[in-house]
Parts: sequence; structure tokens; C-alpha cells
Amino acid sequence: MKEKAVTLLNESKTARWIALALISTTMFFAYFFVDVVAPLQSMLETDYKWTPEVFGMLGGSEFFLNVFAFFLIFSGVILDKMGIRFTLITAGLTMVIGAGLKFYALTPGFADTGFAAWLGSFITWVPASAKLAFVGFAIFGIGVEMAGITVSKTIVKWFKGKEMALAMGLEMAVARLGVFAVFRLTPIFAENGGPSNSVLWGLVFLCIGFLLFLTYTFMDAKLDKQMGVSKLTTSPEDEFKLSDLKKIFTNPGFLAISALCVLFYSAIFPFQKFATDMLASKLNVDIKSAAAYVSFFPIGAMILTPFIGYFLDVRGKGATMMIYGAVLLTVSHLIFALVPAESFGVVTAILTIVILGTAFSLVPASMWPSLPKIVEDRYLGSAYGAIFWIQNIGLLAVPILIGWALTASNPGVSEQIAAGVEGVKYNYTVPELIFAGFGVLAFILGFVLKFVDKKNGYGLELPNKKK
Ligand SMILES: NCCCC[C@H](NC(=O)[C@@H](N)CC(=O)O)C(=O)O
Repeated sequence: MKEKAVTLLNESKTARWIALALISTTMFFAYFFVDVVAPLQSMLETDYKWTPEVFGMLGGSEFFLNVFAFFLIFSGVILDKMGIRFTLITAGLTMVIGAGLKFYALTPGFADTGFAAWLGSFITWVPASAKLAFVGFAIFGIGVEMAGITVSKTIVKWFKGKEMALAMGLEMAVARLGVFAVFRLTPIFAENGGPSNSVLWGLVFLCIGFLLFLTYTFMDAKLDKQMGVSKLTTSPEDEFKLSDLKKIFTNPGFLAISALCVLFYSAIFPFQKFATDMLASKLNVDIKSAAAYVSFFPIGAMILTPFIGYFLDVRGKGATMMIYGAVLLTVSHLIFALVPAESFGVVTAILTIVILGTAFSLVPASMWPSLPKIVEDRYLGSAYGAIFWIQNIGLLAVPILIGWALTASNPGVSEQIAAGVEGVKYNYTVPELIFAGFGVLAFILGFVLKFVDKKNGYGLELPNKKK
């Protein structure tokens, strides 16, 4: 009897783009929450007495458990061992729980408790609200990073050999739209209820995102069923083993790309957190207008990333793109650092942000689809977890470093702002020079990656799409 050939769900264009839409929309909400208070630095300083150091620490706290308690390494192993569905649901729930705690930290309901009084009784320069917000954001951080690696592996599952870089580019584009939305919406939410209202909206969005992840799991289960994926059909050599972690950390391609990743992203995400205040001070405009200019940053990246992804699918040149990205990154931070405020107008600001947005498209669009070329599929989740872990070390340390550099290079300014003195502003030259330095190092690492690729034949310069 002839067996009926099954057309796999991922062979259907409609099905794979629906799968992508579901997981990408959740990442939109997740990225919204990541920066939900980013444009509110001065409001948090005035309303909650959060100094720039405290604000910088909040940015770092997102990565605290991932880095120090190795949660990202665990997340990668969980993904490879337990599969996509389990990990997506766990990630979604973790984000909601962490976000809920961060919201509670900013409410009067918390401020009036004995717990708040106790939290405020030690390390008194960090307010109780900030301490609890750090805990919530650290838990959220586990969820969002777990979601990030799982979404990457999911895209490889549905799109490998097809439009993989385009799909990853589109997913990142949708996520960036979340960052654009946050810079537009958060100041409005905060005007009508303070920073806690912005965080509450972020929490509501995350609940919707969780439901979308849940919906996707039904598609995933159907695809697995069609592929006959079960413990019985997976041969022992196809299964993830803990010893694979050693293979990841001794792979020269992985090490080069991870170093480039941490340097590049250290000059992007931490910048995003300080960018509104930096532009407000450099352009001498209010926070709302500055936040509106910063919103062009993710928009530039959002528009370009899928095009670059498409180019990589059909033409390749992934390693070269990363080098171009590092050059643009350095140039834009040098402009922010060195062009004097008198010559720095709105047009210069927007142009520089667009250059930075282009860098922010070139590197991510080529970096994330490169990893499946460097490591085996069976430990791809762990490899994504490990590269995120290395990246998170930078994302944790750099906002603290920048907060400290800002205070140190502007003696007395923090005290005047906290005292409510009008018109006092920070000068961001030193922090911007630090960001530019990361760009220079990323540029050098780009060449190292190209060399390692040539030596090991990973095919980073080759197209992703099979003819
Ligand atoms: N599926 C997404 C690929 C990674 C996208 C990348 N995000 C990260 O690297 C995150 N670890 C950073 C973060 O969560 O802050 C991006 O370019 O957005």
C-alpha cells in the first residue's frame, strides 16, 4: 500500500508567516516593557528620588539573574532539553510575573507598607521602590531573554533553508516597533498617572503577549506531530548533552561572534536608556520632544533590518555586514560626543540617529542567522543562550558604568536636579566616547570573525536560501 506523503506545516508559506506573526507580536510587547521607563529618567528622579546611578542600576537589574545566577545558560539548556512549547510558556509567564512586581514597586500601595519601610532602611541612597523594581525587572529579564532565544530557535525551525534571515529581520523589526511605541506612548501614559501608569500598560500588553505565545504552541505541536518528533524517534546522537556546552565555549566562531555581540549591543541598548535625556540636554528641548527624536532610532532599524535579512538570504556577506555596522556605530557615537551643542541641531540629531539605526540593522540582521551556521542544531538553543549570556554581562555592566561616568563627569549636577533646580542638565560627552570605544573594538572583532570564518569554512559570507 502506498503511504500518503504529508506536507509539513512549515512548507506552507501562510502557516510559517502566521507562526512568525504570533511570536513576533509577543516580542513587540516584550521590547515595549524593556524600555517602559526609559524616557522617564527625570520624572523618576523628581517623583521617586531615583538618581542616575539608581536609574542605571535598574537597566542593569534586567540582566542580573541571567548573568550571575546563569539563568540564560539554564534557559538555553531548558530549550534544548524541554523543547520550544514548554520554554515559550515559561518565558511568557516569567515576564508577566516580573512586570507585575515592577508595577507594584511604583504604586502608593507598596510605598505605604512596612516592607517598603524595611527596604528603605538599608543602602538608603537606593529608594525602596527602586529595590523592589530591580527584583521585578530581574525576573522579567529571565523571561524576556528566554523568550528571545526561544523565538530565534523557533524561526530556525520554521525557516531554515528558506527565508531565515528575512524572518529574523522581520521579527526584530516588529520588536523594534515596540521600542518606537514605548518612546511615543510612555510619556503620554506617564502624563496621566505617572511612571506607574506606563508600567501598568506594559503589564497589560505582556498578558496579551502571553496569550499569543500560547496560541503559537498549538501550531508547534502540529508541526512536531507531522515530523514525528518524540523521544522515541530522536536518536541519542541527535540529543542535547551537557558536554555540548564545552563544545560551544571552545568554538572559535562562537567566541568571535559573542565578543562582537557584547561590544556592539553594549553601545546600543544602554545608549537607548540614556538617549532621551542626552538629546534633551544637548538640544535644550523637553523630554517629550527628545523622546520623539529617539523614537526614530528603532524605526530606522525596523525598516532596514528585513531588507538586509532578505539580502543575506539571497546574496550572503554576513561577516562583511557586521564590519560595516561597527563603523556606522562608531561614527554616530563620535558625532554625539564631539559635535558641540551650538552646532548640534534637530537635523544633525535625527541624521545621527538614522546612522545609528542603520548600524542597528546591519549587525543584528547578519549576526543572529549566522549562529546556526557555526553550531549544530541539537545545541542551537544553548548556543543562543550562551551568546545572550555573554551579551547580558555587557548589558548589565554598561548602564552602571555610564551612570557612574555621567555623575563623575558632571560634579554637583545630580544634587541640583534632585533639589529641583530648574534648567540644570548633564553633559554626555564622556558616556558617548565610551560608546564610541565599544564601536572601535567591535570593528576589530568583525575582522577576527571574518578570519575565523575563512579558516573554519562556516559559510558566513554565503546566502542562507537553498537554490
Ligand atoms: N530573536 C531575537 C534575536 C535577538 C535580537 C536582539 N536581542 C537581544 O540580543 C537581547 N538579548 C537583548 C535584550 O533583550 O535586551 C536584538 O537585536 O534585539
